[in-house]
Amino acid sequence: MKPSPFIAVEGAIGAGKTTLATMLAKRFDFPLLKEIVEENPFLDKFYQNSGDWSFQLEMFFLCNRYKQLEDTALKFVSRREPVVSDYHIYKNLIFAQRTLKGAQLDKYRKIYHLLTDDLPKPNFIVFIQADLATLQQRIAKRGRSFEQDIDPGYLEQLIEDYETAMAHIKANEPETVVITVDGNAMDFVEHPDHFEQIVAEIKERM
Ligand SMILES: Nc1ncnc2c1ncn2[C@@H]1O[C@H](COP(=O)(O)OP(=O)(O)OP(=O)(O)O)[C@@H](O)[C@H]1O
Ligand SMILES: Nc1nc(=O)c2ncn([C@H]3C[C@H](O)[C@@H](CO)O3)c2[nH]1
Repeated sequence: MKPSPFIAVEGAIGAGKTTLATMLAKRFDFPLLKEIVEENPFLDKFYQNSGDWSFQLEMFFLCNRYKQLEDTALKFVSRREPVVSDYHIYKNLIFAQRTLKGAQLDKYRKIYHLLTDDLPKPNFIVFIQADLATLQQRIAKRGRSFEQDIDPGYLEQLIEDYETAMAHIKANEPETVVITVDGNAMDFVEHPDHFEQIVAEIKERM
């Protein structure tokens, strides 16, 4: 029997993960697991001074996602029920490897593996690939005040880090289906046919 779809939508900051995950959950009538951003007490501090706040921020994201995914495992995955999420747990490492260094990164990695190694992992990843200009336009369009001065260098590094991470997943997890969406050309918000192309590709691989 095929496993139930556990679909994670991924991509760099502002790529359109929450938007696409919400549309997919509605279209397939699957429950949606959504990251809560507004209640994060460290995010605006991190964007003002990343050096002082990165460890607290990464640990906060990790603990929240761990708890959310533990609940998801019990409620859906263990009951063979499908679910769509607007993140993959692996994103914690993608960001932490960029924002932490030395002993803090070593400690973080140990805690990450301790908390997440036995969590169920998505069997589908929809990866929205978008370039710097697209990310900047979307971040501006969404208008969260604390994100308006994000260093373009940081976004560029994350774009690269995501490419490396997806290549790593493809090479090491052949059972995970990775569907790459061209987020610059595919406007699934304005063009229903673009959205239908993504839906068709997921259905074909389900
Ligand atoms: N394909 C698209 N075409 C045009 N606008 C889009 C598209 N996808 C998302 N947007 C818009 O871009 C903004 C960012 O989208 P969204 O919040 O879904 O990104 P995200 O990847 O979840 O962001 P974050 O990394 O911060 O969690 C929103 O204003 C959304 O309406
Ligand atoms: N440093 C860091 N680590 C993470 O794990 C992480 N996940 C998301 N984000 C940032 C991107 C958006 O601004 C905002 C909403 O996604 O939060 C993160 N930042």
